Amino acid sequence: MLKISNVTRRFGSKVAVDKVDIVIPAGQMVGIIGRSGAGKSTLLRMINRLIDVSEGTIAFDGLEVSALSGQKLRDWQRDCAMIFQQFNLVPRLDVITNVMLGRLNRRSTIQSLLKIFSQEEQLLALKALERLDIAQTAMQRAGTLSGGQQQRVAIARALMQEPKILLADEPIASLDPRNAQVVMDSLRDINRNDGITVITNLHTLDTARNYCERIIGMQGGCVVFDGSPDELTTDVARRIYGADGLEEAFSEAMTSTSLDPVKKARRKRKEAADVVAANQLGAAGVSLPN
Ligand SMILES: Nc1ncnc2c1ncn2[C@@H]1O[C@H](COP(=O)(O)OP(=O)(O)OP(=O)(O)O)[C@@H](O)[C@H]1O
Repeated sequence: MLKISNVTRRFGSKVAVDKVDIVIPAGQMVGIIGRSGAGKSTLLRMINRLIDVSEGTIAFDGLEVSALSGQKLRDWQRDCAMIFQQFNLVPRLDVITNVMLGRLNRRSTIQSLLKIFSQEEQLLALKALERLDIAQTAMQRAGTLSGGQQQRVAIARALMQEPKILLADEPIASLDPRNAQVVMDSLRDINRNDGITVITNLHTLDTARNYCERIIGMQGGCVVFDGSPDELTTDVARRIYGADGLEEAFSEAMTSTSLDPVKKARRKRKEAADVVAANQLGAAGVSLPN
């Protein structure tokens, strides 16, 4: 069980997340929705400790993760895998090596630096790729794959961590509708078949409705809705997105490339932060050049 208690995050005078209280039981598939800037990414980043909380606590099965440091923090980041909008693979490395990088948190620094993987790890990586139906790409350079395939590789890499919880920060925002569906199907399959808790930020409402048993709506850093897809009426959607945001909320065609210039600028800053975050997480302190 993940327990987020009275959590606030400030950036200077800006309150990005404001006194959030949520309990997520093991095995739930949760969608977090809201307009750009609502605080969704900040919340996910605090859960896996890419950033610290300003106030409040986050606990997982009784362990206060918001207070961890050193090896215990790295252990938590292994148990709490994260995937990003921009996939964050190492493009010049082949797919199977990218997937095996998901084991870095379980290895010594020397093994990691030399990228020496056991036969067992190679088999595990192949199994993960098979499961995501992309085993045929194992020897290709990751940078040559389509966006949808790259996101599936990123999910396979997350599975190599054998996580207890999987966070996904707008995993389909850069994908076309067909690939978006394949990626969301994969997340649902992992949730249902492996019992892994999945918490995903989503831009569009219908995707959240179709895939998530519980939807959390954020607005201005606060949770303004927490309920089932059935309870998410148009009135509630208006509260989350504002009257002028409803079209964006319902548009499945909306991707980061169709956002207005201000949102695009924010997105760019976020993508840069994602790359840093992925190195921080995946490599457990071992930075991998692209
Ligand atoms: N590193 C940072 N420094 C300063 N302000 C930040 C930082 N990260 C986020 N913010 C601000 O905090 C607020 C919440 O941002 P956040 O990225 O969590 O929103 P979001 O709901 O994930 O938006 P999006 O859908 O665009 O990703 C925004 O006003 C954002 O500009």
